[in-house]
Amino acid sequence: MATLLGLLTSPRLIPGLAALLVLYLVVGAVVNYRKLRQFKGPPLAAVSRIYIFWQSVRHRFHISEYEALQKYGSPCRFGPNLVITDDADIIRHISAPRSAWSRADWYDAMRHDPRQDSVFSTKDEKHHADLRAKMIGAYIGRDIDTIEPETDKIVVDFVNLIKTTYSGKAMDISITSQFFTLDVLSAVAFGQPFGYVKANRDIYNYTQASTAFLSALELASNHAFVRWVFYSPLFRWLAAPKDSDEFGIGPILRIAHDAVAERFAGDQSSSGGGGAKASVAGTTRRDMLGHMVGKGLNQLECEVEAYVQIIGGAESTTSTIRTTMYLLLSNPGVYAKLRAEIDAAVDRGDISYPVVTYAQARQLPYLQACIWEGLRMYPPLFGLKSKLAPPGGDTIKGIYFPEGTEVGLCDAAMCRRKDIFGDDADVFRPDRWVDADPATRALYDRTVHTIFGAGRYECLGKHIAMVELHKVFVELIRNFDWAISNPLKGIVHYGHGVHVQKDMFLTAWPRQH
Ligand code: HEM
Repeated sequence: MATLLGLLTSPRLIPGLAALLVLYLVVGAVVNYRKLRQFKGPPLAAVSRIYIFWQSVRHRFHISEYEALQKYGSPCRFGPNLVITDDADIIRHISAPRSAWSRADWYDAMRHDPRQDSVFSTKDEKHHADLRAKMIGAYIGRDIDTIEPETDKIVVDFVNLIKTTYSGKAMDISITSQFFTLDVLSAVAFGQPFGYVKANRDIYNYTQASTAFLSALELASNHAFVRWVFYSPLFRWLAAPKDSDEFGIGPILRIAHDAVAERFAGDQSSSGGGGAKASVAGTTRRDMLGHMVGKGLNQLECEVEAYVQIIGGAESTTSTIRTTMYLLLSNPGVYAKLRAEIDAAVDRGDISYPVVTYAQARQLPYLQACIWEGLRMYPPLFGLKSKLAPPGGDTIKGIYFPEGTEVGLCDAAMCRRKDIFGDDADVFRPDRWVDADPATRALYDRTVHTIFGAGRYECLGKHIAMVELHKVFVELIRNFDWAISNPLKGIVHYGHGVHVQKDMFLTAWPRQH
């Protein structure tokens, strides 16, 4: 006792503890460094995740990934246990149906309801496969018939909004495109749009809240400590979005919860995720929610899936509409060519009115080229989406990844590879897609499609996103002449796992047909 007391009161206690801490940090850094020393990368990244934390807080995470891959080659070390790549083949190998790789802790941050994992957050590969199998028929439009009709209604609302409110006036497309995608997704998910386009205002201050949410999400996905703080009961109680909130993401949660609850209303025993079956109304509606209910997802599972669908789907598609529209308007030659293709199809009677069908739009090769080139220039969901090397490690294209290595994708570097896309890879040039020979075109497709993930992890909403994008670009161009309202001013653009844009003012004039 006396010895312990002596130790605690010793003047050497603080320096001693400090020395131990330094020793611990140095030994930890050396151990970390040695783990994956065969991969080159920024020196600080090899010993601590502080490097990527610092990049995130400066809005530079994706830029620093890109720079590191240019400087050190691919794959490159980006954290003590983290390697990043710009190679679609590696990602495709990792994600193949029978691959033994698994999701890394990055996906823990995608769990927004402490009670239940979603298809996008679960690290239980069997649970993931099971959820995918149950939902894929709805997502790809095989088992439901509402995706196109619901999207069409919102496209008509969007065109009307521009005609009636913004004709000849500046419109911030960074905001209205978000209204559009939020309405499409809610209409497709549960047959009822949020009503953003008709109201033409950020009903729940979602736009502002989502920007803050995305920066927090980037930190949480890349750092265990941040996850521990953000997802602690105290922090959740204080700051996490709740369906009782009046503004922000909370009301979106509430609407999703209410829509799901309505479907389950006929069966009182179903609340709280007990695996109960749906009411008759729930199973008979052939929309996404009806399909999930019909496949046996319980109420809580439907709630978390509806939320993922809205949040994941809205940010990504919105970002693509914004960036591609700006790229088109900044390239008059490209814009004129696309418009000529659409006008010729209209003149031939190959495009329905008031909204082009997805099948018709897919017959327009230059439109396809513009959409894929836009996605290539600014891949919308560029977080790491990292996976873990299996027991015993794995060798891919001659590179050995030791067991437990976390491997993430840098979408921007993959999509701007000069050895694939040529010396002008940094330039928006849709013609590369139409001019390419079949083998090169196949390589472009294989590479850029990987921004949707691959194999057993591929984005479930890819079909819905494509339906939205094809329709919206045809109708925006068929119906309006466009100009950037103040080209010298520029826009606000940065990224936190998703590109965020602000102040994208465009002026539209209805075209005479
Ligand atoms: C341009 C638009 C989009 C892009 C680029 C995109 C990209 C992605 C990516 C990269 C992933 C993760 C892949 C991985 O974990 O390795 C993903 C997953 C997912 N996305 Fe999308 N997405 C888009 C639109 C949508 C839309 C509109 C929806 C909903 C309607 C959606 C729903 C989902 C879901 C549910 C998952 C989880 C799939 C799974 O874990 O099995 N996405 N998406």
